[in-house]
Order: sequence, then C-alpha cells, then structure tokens
Amino acid sequence: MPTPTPSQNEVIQCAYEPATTVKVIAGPGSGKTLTLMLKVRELISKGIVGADEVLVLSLTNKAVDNVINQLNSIFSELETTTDGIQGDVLTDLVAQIGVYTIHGLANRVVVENEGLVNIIEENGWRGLSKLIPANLLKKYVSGRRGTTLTPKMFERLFREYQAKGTVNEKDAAMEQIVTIMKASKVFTNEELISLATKYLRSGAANQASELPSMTNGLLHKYKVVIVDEYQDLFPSLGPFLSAISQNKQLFLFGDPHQSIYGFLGDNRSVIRFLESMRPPENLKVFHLYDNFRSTPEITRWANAVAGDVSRAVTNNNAFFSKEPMGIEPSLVDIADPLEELEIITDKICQLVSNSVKLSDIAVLTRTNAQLKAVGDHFSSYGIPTEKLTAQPDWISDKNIKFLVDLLKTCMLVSREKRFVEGAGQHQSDFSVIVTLSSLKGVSNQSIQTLFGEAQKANISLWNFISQSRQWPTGVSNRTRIESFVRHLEPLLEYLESSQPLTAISIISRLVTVSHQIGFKPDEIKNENDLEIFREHLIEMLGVLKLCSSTRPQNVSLTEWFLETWMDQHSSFIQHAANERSNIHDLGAVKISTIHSSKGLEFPVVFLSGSSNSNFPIEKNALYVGMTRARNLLYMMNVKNKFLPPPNPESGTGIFDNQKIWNYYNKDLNRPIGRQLESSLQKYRAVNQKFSLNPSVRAYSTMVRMVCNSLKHI
Ligand SMILES: Nc1ncnc2c1ncn2[C@@H]1O[C@H](COP(=O)(O)OP(=O)(O)OP(=O)(O)O)[C@@H](O)[C@H]1O
Repeated sequence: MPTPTPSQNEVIQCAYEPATTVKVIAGPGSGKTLTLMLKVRELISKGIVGADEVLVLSLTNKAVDNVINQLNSIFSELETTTDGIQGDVLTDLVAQIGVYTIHGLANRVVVENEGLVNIIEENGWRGLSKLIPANLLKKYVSGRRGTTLTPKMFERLFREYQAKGTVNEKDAAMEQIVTIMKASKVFTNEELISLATKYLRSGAANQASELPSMTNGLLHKYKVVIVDEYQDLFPSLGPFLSAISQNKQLFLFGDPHQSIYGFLGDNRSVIRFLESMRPPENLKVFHLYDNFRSTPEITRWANAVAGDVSRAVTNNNAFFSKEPMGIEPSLVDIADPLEELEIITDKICQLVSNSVKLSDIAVLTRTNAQLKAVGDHFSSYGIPTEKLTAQPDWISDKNIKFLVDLLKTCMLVSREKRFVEGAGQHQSDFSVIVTLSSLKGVSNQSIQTLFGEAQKANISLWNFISQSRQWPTGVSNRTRIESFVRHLEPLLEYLESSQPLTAISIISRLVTVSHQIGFKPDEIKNENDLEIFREHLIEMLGVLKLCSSTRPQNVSLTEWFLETWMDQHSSFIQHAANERSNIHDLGAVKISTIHSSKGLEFPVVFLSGSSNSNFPIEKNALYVGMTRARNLLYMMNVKNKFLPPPNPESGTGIFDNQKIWNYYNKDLNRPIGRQLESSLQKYRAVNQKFSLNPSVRAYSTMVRMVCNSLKHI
C-alpha cells in the first residue's frame, strides 16, 4: 500500500463535519482515486461513521466497478487496524458501503416509489417511430426521398414537437406516442433524474417509517456522500445531488481540466450550484499536487495544452514527481489516414521488440468511427486488441437488450393480468411495441393497425393480439404475430409459476423464445461475433445469479433483475473480463475513444487525431488523452496551437537504448535485464509473425487503398 503524501494526507485526515462541502482538485495521476479510497477507509476503520453511512457516486458502471475493486483491495490489505478490527471483518464492511452510478441510484428511488419504469434508448425510439403513419412520415422527413426515420431523428422530432407545447397543432400520431409514454412510464435519463429529485424532496416532509428504503436511506441514513469525477457532472444532476447531500458531508473529487462532457451542459454551473448550497465558510478546498503517472516530459506538454499557469505552480508544490525519462512525446502529421495506421502498426512492432508488451499500449481515438478503423486495421494483421468502453460491453449489446425487453414484456403482461387495468393504463404497450418491431417481417403498418384497434377496444395491445378472433384488415403478417403470442405464452406461464425460477432456465428460455418468434440478431455475422454474444450471455447470467442472492424477500427474481440490471456490479463480471483478456498470451493492444479512457493509465499511448478532420481536437479531450500516458506518448495528426511543431524524429533512437528501457521497466516494477536477442532481431521476428514484412505490407496497403477508393465511385 503506497504511503500517502502530505497533500493526500490532508484530505484523508480532514475532520468529519455534517453539512459541509469538501472539494478536492486533483490533477491527472495525483492519486485522486487512491486518496478517495483511503478517506473511506479512514472514516470507517476509525469508527467516525459506519460503513453503511458512506455513499460513493460515479457516473459510469466501469468507474463503480473500479471503486468496488479498489475498496476491496485496500480494505483486505489491512491486517489489523489501530482499533484491532480484523482485516476480513473490514472486507465484509466494504459490501455495506453504498457504491452506485448516479443514474442507477435515481432509478432505484423512482422504481421503489412508482414501480418499474422504462428508460428509453435507441430501440425504444425505433419502436415508437413505427407508429408514425407513412403519410405523416413524409411531413417529418420532407424533401428527402426514400429517407426513413432513424431512431435519433425521431427522438429529435418528438422533442421538438413536445417543446412547442400548446401552440402546436395537435398531431394524432405524436399524441398517441405521448399517451403510450405516459401509460407505460417511459422516461429519458434526464426525466428519471428529475423525478427522483421530486421523490426525495417530497419524502423529506414525511416520517422515516413512511418512506421506502432507498429514499429513506438517502434522506436519513447516509452521513458522507463522495462524488468521483465531479468535472463530468451536468446541470440536471445538481438538484438531485443537492437533495441527497442535505446535512451530510459532501466530497467532490475531480479535475476541471478533464471536463469533456461539455456537450451535456455547462459543468461549471452545476459546481457553482452545489457550492452555493452552503455558506462559504462551510466549503473547504484541497489540492493534490503530486504526479505519480506521467514523465515530466509528458506533463510539461500536457500543461502547455491546458494553458493553466496554476497547474505549473501546483506541480512545483509536488512532494513526488518522476525523474525525466530522456524522451520527448512524439508529434507527427500524416496526410493519409491509412498511412497513419501503418505508422502506428510499425511503431508498435518496434516497441514490442524492446521491453513493451502489447497490453502496455493504448491507441486512443476521437470518435467511434476512427476506433473501428483502428480495430479493423489491427485485426487485418492479426494483432490482438481489447476494446475499452465506459459501460460493460454486455450492457450495450443490442441482442442482450432485446432479451431484457422480452423479459420486461412478459413481466408487465402478467402483472396486467393480475391487476385490473385503469382506462388507458396499459403499461405493457410500450414493451410489446418495442419487441414486436424488432421481429423479422412485422411491418410498421401492421403495428399501427393493431395498436389503433386495441385503443378503440380500450384494451392493451397484448390483450388484443392474444384474444382477438377477428383480425383487422391491413395486418399483413398475421402468422408472425400469432407465433409471437403462441411462443410467449409458455414463457409467461413459466415466469408466473410458483416454483423457484433459476437464472440458467430464464436465460435459456429467453434465447429459445427469441429464436422461435423470429428475432433477427443484430451484428452476429461470423463465429467471432457469436463468441462475443455468448460471453455477453454468460455475463447476463452472472448478474441474474447475483440478483437471486441479493433480491429482497418480497420481490421476484425477474422483477429485481429488471429493476437493477443496469446497475449490478459483481466480482463475477470483473472475473469474466479478466478471463477474456488472458485469452491472448501476447496481451492485447487496448483501443478506446479518449472519452472511455478516462481515469485509466497506460505505459504507452498513441493519440490519433485524424487527418480527415480539420477541427482541432477539443482542448480538454486532448489533455485527458495525453495524461493517460505513463512513459511514451505518440500523437498523430493532433492539432493544438500550444503544442510545439511536429517532431517525427522523436523516439527514433529507442532500439537497444538500455537507459530508456531500464527506466521503463523500473517504472512498471519489472525486472531489469539485458535481452538475449537484439531488438532488431526481435523486430524482424515480430514483423514476420504479423505478416508485416515490407512486401506483404505494401501489397495489403495497396489492396486497401483500392478498396477505399472504390467505395467513392
Ligand atoms: N502516495 C502514493 N505513493 C505511490 N504511488 C501512488 C500514491 N498515490 C497514488 N499513487 C499511484 O499513482 C497512480 C495514479 O493514481 P490514481 O489512479 O489514483 O490517479 P488519479 O489521480 O485518479 O488520476 P486521473 O485523474 O487521471 O484519473 C496509481 O498507480 C497509484 O497507485
């Protein structure tokens, strides 16, 4: 366990005072995360507050997983504390600390106050857009022949329609969608947050005994609230955080220079809002000055980009900073994107011919499209890659989302069977529309007709399609819809049965039914895609299993899973991810967008700015990307007026440069020894392994260039 530095210690030791705010401004690599963990440990191990009185909030699931893992390791390292508490007892305490994503927490508050809700995402907008009749479609996509309404376009149009309010001429199809969203409790993430805030505010006036458990906990139990990466908060989160921080000590850890979600709203305004919540004397500000990550060469360049004089000063106050490595970051401009990728590939071969492992290297891009190009390029050479994302991959898998939608459809339908519906209150309609619209051969026209008829009869869409003897005209794919009903009914029966449900049988039934009803899986085109889907299913199974052990007594397994699946974290998931990364014994190059690389560090970083774009890379994004590097930084097509001119020669002398590689190995706690083969020999071998010898490369480059130019014909 590292010994805290003086500035870290100030934060760890600062007194617990209710109704105060402590802001910790911490540069990259200053040990912000470590300090946060040690602060939590200090509070609990000294008995200042109980483990179940500490709440740690992050914005992404990955950040939450990271907090849980680090807390586990920090607590398990404690053999005995000064109070004589055994380490294993402390480890159990970790499980009592509330660690959540802010959205996950808001979701729990809303769900316990008003039952299961739907958070609308791409598939939801796609489903709803199917209710827009063809003649109206023309109005919305006027002037663009053949254009279909994409989920994104539809979302924008719907928002515009809503924003016009009553001055708007009423549009029957849009009004129908407004009604479904209301009846099915469909919310955007923003709406979810403000609804949770409303419940917290109204709950504050109630007796603790009248409140559901999480709402009560947030209002009355927690004493310390810690927000990680405050620079990523956006304005709508302010009131929610304010509502849960009343009378508590609020810690805000972050770095304004790493604020890269400006497009979601002004971060400074939410920080001002949170600071103004209390009188100025109740706000303390601390700085962490050290830099344990980057070489002084990289830090100097990054600070120039940040353009912040105070940052240079704080670095001078550092108790710890690394020795110079003797190698400047490299800055290269290349006109052709393909050549850029070729140069990165060659550089990687040079690096792994020295002391670098493939898994030390990260290639960071500005956009997802660029990321895909990088991944495709490496895979064409057989170079293994591991894609980093801010959410665990299985959560964003569209096929998994379909299985979850299917499960939700069943749950809402069976709930409607048990409770008498109020007029127009068909909560299952949204899920049935979303699921039906993902099936092969079910046309928009059919969905519109069926839904229209169900409305006329004032019954739910499910009741209409499962009970109707007389099918309306205009439904072209009757057998498909009948098969949907026929196959869903046994699944409903299974889920409603009184026997205990098992995670494995839920998953296997969902997969079988999705196949039977004609679900067309997205993006499964080859063996590799299938393998990825299989891994995601295993992760979903892991979460279902976890839910069966954590679910409250009076809540069913499916219900508990549906309420919390986006927010379940387990060492199981982490374990599965580790297993995957061990598959390649060579290690894998990490590829990520700059946004998803937040909070991470890599010994070697390639930043790809793209020669295709004339827009200079956004300053804070560039700063975040640069400061992910511990030792070596390569910047390709990165434009920023504070950077020195391109220096393509930098780093060319790395072959067999023992001084550089001794520094590198020491920094990563690896043994320092002379290599048996020369780096040049290894370079030739690596080139051969990945078919990178010059003639093959020239040929493959040419083939790809021809393919690229063919695309434009
Ligand atoms: N006091 C210390 N002594 C030795 N190493 C430390 C100390 N504090 C932090 N470190 C190490 O420094 C590295 C960076 O720390 P950490 O991940 O906490 O950075 P961070 O401040 O959260 O960075 P970022 O803001 O970029 O996410 C880690 O490898 C951590 O173990």
